[in-house]
Amino acid sequence: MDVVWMLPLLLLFPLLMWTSSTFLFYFKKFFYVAWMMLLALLGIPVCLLKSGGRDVENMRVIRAMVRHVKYFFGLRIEVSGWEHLQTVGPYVIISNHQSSLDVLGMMEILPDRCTTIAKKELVYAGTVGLICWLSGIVFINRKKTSDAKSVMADAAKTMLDQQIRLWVFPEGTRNQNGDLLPFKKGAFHLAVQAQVPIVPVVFSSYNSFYLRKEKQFNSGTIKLKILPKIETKGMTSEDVSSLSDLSHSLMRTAFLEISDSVPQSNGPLKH
Ligand SMILES: CCCCCC/C=C\CCCCCCCCCC(=O)SCCNC(=O)CCNC(=O)[C@H](O)C(C)(C)COP(=O)(O)OP(=O)(O)OC[C@H]1O[C@@H](n2cnc3c(N)ncnc32)[C@H](O)[C@@H]1OP(=O)(O)O
Ligand SMILES: CCCCCCCC/C=C\CCCCCCCC(=O)OC[C@@H](O)COP(=O)(O)O
Repeated sequence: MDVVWMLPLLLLFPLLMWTSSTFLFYFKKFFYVAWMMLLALLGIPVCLLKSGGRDVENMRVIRAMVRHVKYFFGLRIEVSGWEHLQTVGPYVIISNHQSSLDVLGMMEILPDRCTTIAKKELVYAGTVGLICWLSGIVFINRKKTSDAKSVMADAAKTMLDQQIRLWVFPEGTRNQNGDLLPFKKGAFHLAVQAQVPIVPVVFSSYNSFYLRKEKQFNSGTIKLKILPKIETKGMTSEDVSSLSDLSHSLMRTAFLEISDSVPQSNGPLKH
């Protein structure tokens, strides 16, 4: 073929490759949301038949229905530290939060009678919002700290009255900067108010397979490390800051240990 014709083809090829991986990124994200919406639609009547309304037991339905989703995306989830979840009674799980994909890891290890704290906007997310409400998810308004605090104080009582475990994302928002954000205090006040242990859980960095800015979503491995529980018996609100600092430092060490050293999106945060 004439070299003049080869040139545009050679230029077109990387463009096609780029668009195809970008296309795949959007397609996979769209499929993820659509599939979760559909699963939730199917799960809602199951929840209603099982428990007749809002009940933490409905989390079992979500857990069972979400487990296969990782296979669509070629994701392996490797869990270590199972023994640290074998604690009787209520506790607070804290974990880092990178993306809505965290739900896949959560559902691999979610203990019985465990629900979560989420931003109130999630309740409006169609069928997903409804199934979250049915599963006892506690919604907080992050813009109104005083409201969020009183909802969490109520949650501390409910945890004890109904023997419920709560999963909180202490970074308070999604974060994929290759490090942990500083922690908000809610999870630690909650654990101290209820006098229950904290079980830290760390998700390895998704930057090796999922890059939001670069529009990359490949297959890969998520390592989930469950750390030993931290007791809060006898602690008061005075101890919350040091409890938060200790948890942050333990989780950050584990995060760096289990995450592949790959080029980071924005570079690690300095603390
Ligand atoms: C069938 C198939 C279905 C398919 C679909 C399935 C779908 C889903 C399945 C379920 C899974 C759902 C997963 C959902 C994930 C959603 C995750 C999120 O939404 S993350 C965002 C929401 N979560 C959080 O924000 C929690 C963490 N935030 C906090 O803890 C914050 O502290 C706060 C929101 C309570 C307050 O915010 P802010 O004011 O910015 O925070 P601080 O700086 O920490 O606090 C200011 C001062 O207030 C004190 N404080 C904080 N909390 C309390 C408290 N509870 N009691 C008393 N005092 C409190 C704090 O100490 C600070 O004071 P200081 O003097 O500076 O110490
Ligand atoms: C306004 C609607 C809220 C968005 C939800 C979109 C629809 C989601 C549908 C299917 C996805 C599967 C389950 C996802 C559940 C997890 C939701 C989530 O991860 O919310 C983000 C929140 O933790 C932090 O939000 P910001 O990073 O502060 O923003």
